[in-house]
Amino acid sequence: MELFSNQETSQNLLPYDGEVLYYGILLDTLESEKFFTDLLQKIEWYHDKAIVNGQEIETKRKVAWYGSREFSYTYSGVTRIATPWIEELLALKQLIELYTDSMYNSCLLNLYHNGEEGMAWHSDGETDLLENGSIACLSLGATRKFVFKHKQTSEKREFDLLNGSLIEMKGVTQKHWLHQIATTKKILTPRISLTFRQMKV
Ligand SMILES: O=C(O)CCC(=O)C(=O)O
Ligand SMILES: [Fe+2]
Repeated sequence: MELFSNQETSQNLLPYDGEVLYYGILLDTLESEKFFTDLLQKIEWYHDKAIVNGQEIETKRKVAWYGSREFSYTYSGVTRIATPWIEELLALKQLIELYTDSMYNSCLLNLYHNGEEGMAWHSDGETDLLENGSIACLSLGATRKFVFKHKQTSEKREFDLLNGSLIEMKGVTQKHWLHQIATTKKILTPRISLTFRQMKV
């Protein structure tokens, strides 16, 4: 692991109305693989629920919710209570805090089994999150496309989320931009994302 702050080399990937900073690759292939395998085994994964055309469905993607306190997180009418940190998540949290120079008290993890599982357009403006706070997203496994779309202009920006890389969304990004993980039939291997968040306390 590279234990120094990389902030000078991060760049804003958005043209206006927010900041999405790309920090590059923090973990080498071996480290990423080790974390991927450990997290796959140790995390308490479950299928998320979503409302599609008025019907409640279970997403194929799995999620998990961890935190420093028993934060509750309500999504589509289902409330989850954060599970206490495990060693691997604490190690990654510490590393990411060094890079982004922000502190996180919770993490929503996503497990996409293959390219056919994605995440629809949304922004993470939940009322329980610190306003204009930071969300830091570490990627493990298959490369997936992260797409941003401006809510007024519909302008798009697209980035590859590489194995072991870190991206941060902050400032007014969630107010002005939607984001999605695009689906594709071309990717047959899994990806885990760790989205470290700042809940209001
Ligand atoms: O999987 C990702 O990289 C991002 C997922 C996301 O947007 C979210 O968890 O809110
Ligand atoms: Fe998101």
